[in-house]
Amino acid sequence: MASIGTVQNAVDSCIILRGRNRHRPMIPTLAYRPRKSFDAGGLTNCHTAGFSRNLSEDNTGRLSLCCGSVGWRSRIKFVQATGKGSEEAESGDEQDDALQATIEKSKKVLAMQKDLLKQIAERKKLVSSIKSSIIDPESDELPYEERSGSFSSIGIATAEGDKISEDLDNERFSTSGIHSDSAVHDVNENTASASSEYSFANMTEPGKDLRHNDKPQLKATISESVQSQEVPSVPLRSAVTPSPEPFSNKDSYKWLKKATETSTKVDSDELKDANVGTTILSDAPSSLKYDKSKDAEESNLEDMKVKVQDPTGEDVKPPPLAGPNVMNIILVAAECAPWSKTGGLGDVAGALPKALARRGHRVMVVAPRYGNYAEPQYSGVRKTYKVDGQDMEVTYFQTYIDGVDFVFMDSPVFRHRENDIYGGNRMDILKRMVLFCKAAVEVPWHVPCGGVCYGDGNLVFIANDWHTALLPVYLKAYYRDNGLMKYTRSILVIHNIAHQGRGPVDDFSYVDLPPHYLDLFRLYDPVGGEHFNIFAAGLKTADRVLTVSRGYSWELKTSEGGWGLHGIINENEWKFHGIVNGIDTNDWNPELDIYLQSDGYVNYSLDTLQKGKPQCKEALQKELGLPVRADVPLIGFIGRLDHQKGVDLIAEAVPWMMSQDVQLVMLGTGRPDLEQMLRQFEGQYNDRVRGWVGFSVKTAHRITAGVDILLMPSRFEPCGLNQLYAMCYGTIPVVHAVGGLRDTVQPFNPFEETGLGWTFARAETNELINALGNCLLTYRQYKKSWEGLQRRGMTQDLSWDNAAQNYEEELIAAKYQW
Ligand SMILES: Nc1ncnc2c1ncn2[C@@H]1O[C@H](COP(=O)(O)OP(=O)(O)O[C@H]2O[C@H](CO)[C@@H](O)[C@H](O)[C@H]2O)[C@@H](O)[C@H]1O
Repeated sequence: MASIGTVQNAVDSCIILRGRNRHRPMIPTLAYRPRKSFDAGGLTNCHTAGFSRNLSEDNTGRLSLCCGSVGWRSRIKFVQATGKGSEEAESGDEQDDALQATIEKSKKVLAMQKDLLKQIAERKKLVSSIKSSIIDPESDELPYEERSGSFSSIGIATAEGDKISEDLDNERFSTSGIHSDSAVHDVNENTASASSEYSFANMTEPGKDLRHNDKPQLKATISESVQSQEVPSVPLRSAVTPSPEPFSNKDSYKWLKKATETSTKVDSDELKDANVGTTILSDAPSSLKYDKSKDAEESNLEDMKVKVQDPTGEDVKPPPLAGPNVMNIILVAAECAPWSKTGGLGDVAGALPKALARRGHRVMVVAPRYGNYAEPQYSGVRKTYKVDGQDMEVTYFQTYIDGVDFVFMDSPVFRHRENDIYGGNRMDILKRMVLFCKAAVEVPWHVPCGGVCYGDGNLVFIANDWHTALLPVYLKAYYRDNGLMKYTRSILVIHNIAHQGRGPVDDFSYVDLPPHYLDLFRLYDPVGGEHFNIFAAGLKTADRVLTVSRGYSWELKTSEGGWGLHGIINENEWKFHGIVNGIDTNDWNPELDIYLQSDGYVNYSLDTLQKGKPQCKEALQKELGLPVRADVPLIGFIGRLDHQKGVDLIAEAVPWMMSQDVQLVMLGTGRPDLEQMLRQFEGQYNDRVRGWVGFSVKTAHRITAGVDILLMPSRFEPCGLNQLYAMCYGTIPVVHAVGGLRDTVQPFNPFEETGLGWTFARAETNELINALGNCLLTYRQYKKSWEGLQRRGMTQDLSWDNAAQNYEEELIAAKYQW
């Protein structure tokens, strides 16, 4: 549908003009003006986020994403080409009308397109279920679902798969569809000089596989880009064939290849002639052949065939959900599940990137390599960085899973730290993080993923917590201040402000920065006095700052919640927002949970909740050696044993709990005194309490499934993931209404039968007891209400997909911010 790209540009341009006529005198000013000034002028809602939101409410979600889609250069060009400042402002109203009509028209087209995508999604589900129902059990082929994953993974795989097949066919890569159109447009419009360097056709000869890519050529491309500082707008992985070589782990590559092959057929056939069902099935392996004698199914297919007809009558390839705003994203974190995890940060680093990739972005995660991980393979890249005057070598390992490039940085300072990620003395940790951040900021230049480095085109880093807060600072000091990586942006996410990377001011000498950077780090507060604060420097330097819930974003601005950084956060409020975390709905899903497939545990869904969950409860009681009783309320706690999590409040409530005929299981590690306390409770109330001191992902999953109630009396909780996991498993949370807990657990209202759990206003033992008392009463006496709570919890959409869309808005805002 070649017209979409054009219409989209018109829409975009039109929106810009309208925005300008109403709010700003000149577009170039819009593009270059710092975000802060907009906000100070009260115009935040008119631009970036404002446009997006307004349009979204207008049922033009896709349109809203397109608003910022055309590079700022083309915006400027548009203005230059279509009018000269004030003249155009005079005829603005007339143009408004004409352009408004164009918007309306394009909205319709986009709505049709959206509808089409929905139909295709339904179609894929149907085909998938038919195939799985007729799969040959003898075949060693993977089941269809296993190969293609969820619909979203089909989407991702398909984009890659198309290119694999094209490459194998020795055909010249030709972009098609909306995404490609806009990508090409971006190249032409925005990167005239760089376009030849970044278009696939020029990077490889026709038919030449990128896995044999000529390294000098690539190097030249990169260095030219550094010199020219042009923005290559085409996301490279989406424009090139991924090389299988990084996947020398045969299984994952085999899986990916199977997925891409299968889904390639699905997608291309669907979109070529809408003759979906027949084509897919005739191309499918014989084990997947559809039995045409099944009349009902056939008529279904016929139905669907009609439905997926392209409303515009043109060939359409679904665009990425991100539209033309597809970016190169590198999330950098000190931990990443499942390889390394001490808490929620690991979960986020493992899951958010996949959701961003599902939206069509090219996404990489960079994390230290603490152990000998199975999947990532040595990339052959070695680099040396100076830390505290010493040369330190790093090498990189990588793998590609679920659309994401996972890059692990290996160095003796990280090795064998998997059980002690943040261990060692202050200087050890500081040096590790200096090395990590210095090297991570250069990963897009040095580590080819799928054969091609990310480079700095449309690049944004997402740093997380103080451990990687040096990254935005290095990006600025080493590169942007020197005219390099000018268009690269950084976002810093606050998962927990309590840890800031504090030290004496002298620590500045270790971070290897120009002297004038000291002011960014220097902080005075009544508790720490004058000190060196890494989080402070990151917050000031990052282009955007996010935190993991709205409630916490509010708390961070207060002296109680900001832990000394509230002043800086308030000063930077214009670039600061809260986005509630999602959860990985593959890992944390009672229907799929791999830890519920043995030892008496079972997978269950909403439909089988009343049978499956009691079975898991029984299995948990057996596994822990507690009396097996279906009627006794089983209460759980999972988390770090520290002041934040309010474990001491539970401890104070234990005597009362023991008078209530309940069972209690607590899993955690942390402060030795609290670990000791867990052991002590188990000894004291051996028939009712289990205190599991240790870190066990399997046990965490089983507790989440087996208990009836989950306690989270956290003193502060930026988001909290356990309450989200609990709700997905039909487990009712009892939480202190703070931060993300308040955002995500609406209190139960017995009169209206609404809400998701019990909350209490102050982190005090009597409040916890009161809330838990009401919860127990409902559990025992109001079964219907209890089931309602479970049902509402389980039917929420807590996936990362919503959050990823919000992240995307921030990435785009950062991209256009100076
Ligand atoms: N002993 C143990 N064994 C096995 N698994 C264990 C465990 N102890 C904890 N976990 C797991 O670690 C994760 C903890 O997640 P949280 O969001 O509660 O924690 P955390 O405070 O670390 O994270 C910070 O970052 C996250 C992510 O942004 C925010 O949600 C949160 O509020 C903020 O404090 C969960 O997956 C939990 O199951």
